[in-house]
Amino acid sequence: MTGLNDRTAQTPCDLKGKRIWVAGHRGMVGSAVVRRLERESPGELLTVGSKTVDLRDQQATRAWMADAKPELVIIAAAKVGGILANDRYPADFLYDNLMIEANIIEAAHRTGVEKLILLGSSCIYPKFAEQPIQEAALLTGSLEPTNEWYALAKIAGIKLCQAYRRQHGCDFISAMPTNLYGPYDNYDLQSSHVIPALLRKAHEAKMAEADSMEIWGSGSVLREFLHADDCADAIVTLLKVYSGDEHVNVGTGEDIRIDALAQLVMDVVGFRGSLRKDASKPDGTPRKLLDISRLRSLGWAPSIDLREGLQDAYKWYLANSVEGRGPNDRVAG
Ligand SMILES: NC(=O)C1=CN([C@@H]2O[C@H](COP(=O)(O)OP(=O)(O)OC[C@H]3O[C@@H](n4cnc5c(N)ncnc54)[C@H](OP(=O)(O)O)[C@@H]3O)[C@@H](O)[C@H]2O)C=CC1
Ligand SMILES: C[C@H]1O[C@H](OP(=O)(O)OP(=O)(O)OC[C@H]2O[C@@H](n3cnc4c(=O)[nH]c(N)nc43)[C@H](O)[C@@H]2O)[C@@H](O)[C@@H](O)C1=O
Repeated sequence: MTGLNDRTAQTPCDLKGKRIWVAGHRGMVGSAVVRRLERESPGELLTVGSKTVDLRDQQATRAWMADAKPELVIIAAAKVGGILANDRYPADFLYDNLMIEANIIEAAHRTGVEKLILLGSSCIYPKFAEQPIQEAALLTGSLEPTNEWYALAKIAGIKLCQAYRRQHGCDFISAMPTNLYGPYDNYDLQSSHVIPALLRKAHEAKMAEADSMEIWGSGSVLREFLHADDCADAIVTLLKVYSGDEHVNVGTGEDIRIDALAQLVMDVVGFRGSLRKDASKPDGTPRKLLDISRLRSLGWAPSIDLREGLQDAYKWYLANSVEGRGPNDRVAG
């Protein structure tokens, strides 16, 4: 059993033959984890849609887990959105995420789940954390106001995993991914993150032979981006080799200015226009580059570079968008 203070404890966990539940399997990260797990020849990959089990419903979640009896759980189910959605729907981002994680973690304890991994997010670190951000920076400063609601829910989830490890000896761990992108991302322009938004806007500007496309904010803030397939690989690595009470950062260790990202997206899409900036939209935190040395010490490294990843995401968008509208447009809130 890993001690509470053993922060880099490594307890090997063999995924072969196991009953593994990917909560949120239809989402960008969940679908990437399903694709990655298929290489591990699990016993059974368990999935259930939100229309069948609303994970905010404690009884429905408990009943499903008691019946399904997963041995391993990846929590990739959450209320997720970009900076504007987080700012506009604080109650949804705080309540939904608190309920989903609390219901799954408690039910996992009740049903004797062997190992569980929760996903935090780099945006839950303090707004002005020292860069690159180390895991120990969590809770050392004030949060970014645009997503403090989501951040508080995610911090509570990480603390829940630590509490169940401390009180019940549960092997529940947490990963802290940076900004992610890839297939099955959300392309709704009001609720999405920056990469799907820019891919869609550049594509639509190209189709319309427009002179320019718009980005939000100043474009001078920096963000780190990891492809969902790399994130899924890191999640599987942590499930296999890590059993510590502290979360582990998951990123690339490199970041880019948003205006430079926009130029890269325009190049990938083949849109030759100029950039307009909507200064009325929020920039959010100035920078949130993760220190991934702990994850690297566990033998993991990112493999998909940003240009290659953007080409992959754009290819998926083209194959899945209808009449120029983004696929799986989700109305926020
Ligand atoms: N996207 C990013 O940049 C980052 C994401 N993360 C984390 O990764 C995880 C997955 O994010 P991502 O894949 O981008 O999100 P998506 O929105 O793509 O997927 C979220 C999934 O959660 C499911 N879900 C949401 N609410 C409920 C509910 N009430 N009951 C059951 N299922 C529900 C959705 O189901 P349905 O499809 O039926 O709606 C969907 O499958 C989250 O924990 C997020 O915090 C961390 C860092 C960055
Ligand atoms: C992923 C993580 O981090 C999220 O925060 P964020 O990184 O600030 O999210 P974002 O991707 O929406 O914006 C990144 C930057 O990009 C700029 N920006 C330009 N033009 C568009 C644009 O068209 N859309 C969006 N969304 N942003 C744009 C935007 O103004 C901002 O400066 C949390 O909400 C939370 O979801 C979380 O978990």
